[in-house]
Amino acid sequence: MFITFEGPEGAGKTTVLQQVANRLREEGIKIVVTREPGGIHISEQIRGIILDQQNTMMDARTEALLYAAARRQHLVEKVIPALETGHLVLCDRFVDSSLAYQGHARGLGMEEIYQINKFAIESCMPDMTIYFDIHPEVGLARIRANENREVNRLDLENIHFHEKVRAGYLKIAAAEKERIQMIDASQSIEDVYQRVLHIIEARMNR
Ligand SMILES: Nc1ncnc2c1ncn2[C@@H]1O[C@H](COP(=O)(O)OP(=O)(O)OP(=O)(O)O)[C@@H](O)[C@H]1O
Ligand SMILES: Cc1cn([C@H]2C[C@H](O)[C@@H](COP(=O)(O)O)O2)c(=O)[nH]c1=O
Repeated sequence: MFITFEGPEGAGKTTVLQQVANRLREEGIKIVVTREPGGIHISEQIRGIILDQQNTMMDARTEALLYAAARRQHLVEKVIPALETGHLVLCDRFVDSSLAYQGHARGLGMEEIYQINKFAIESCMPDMTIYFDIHPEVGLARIRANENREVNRLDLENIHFHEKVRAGYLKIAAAEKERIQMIDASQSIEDVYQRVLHIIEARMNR
């Protein structure tokens, strides 16, 4: 199974993904944990370019294409081989991030972004997506409070951009109720973790 974790900045995806992975590993499940953009050498290099704070001149379409290129390489080099060898793949962000950030918040159009990503992913969509819903000001405050987190180029966008990101996610979640499970990410880490674990275990036992 291919499960993706999505949401605005500071929603808690990375923290909870690690906790869930540790727990499922203890149960003997073969797991690959990965992230976008990144997860493998080429895509981590592309990540460096996209998120470099100094790249202030980056065009929105260039940004969208770089995310799609990183996604393609990560998919063929890591995600698909892991799925073919029976692993559960837990991925921090995937194509919904491009729809919400580049499609909706940057204003490039969700359908347009879906079309370039269709070329990148062919038909490989997640079996399930956990969407961590959070007000952007809460998520951004969490990030600011975390001294260990490197601030990237997207973090520096203004609050209106991040509000549009959330609005984009809510549109996708409303349109894809079967695939996307929405959770209230403003709860405590423990409550969010328990909820996500329950959703994933229920899906695996289906
Ligand atoms: N439910 C929560 N309540 C309070 N703090 C939280 C919660 N979840 C995560 N945090 C804290 O918020 C910060 C961001 O969490 P995390 O890196 O998991 O978010 P993220 O969704 O992966 O963010 P990003 O996509 O911006 O990297 C961390 O310092 C983490 O400890
Ligand atoms: C995959 C993807 C990501 N983004 C944005 C979202 C974040 O601002 C960064 C990634 O940083 P994180 O700490 O790993 O969350 O990139 C995007 O705009 N479009 C995408 O497709």
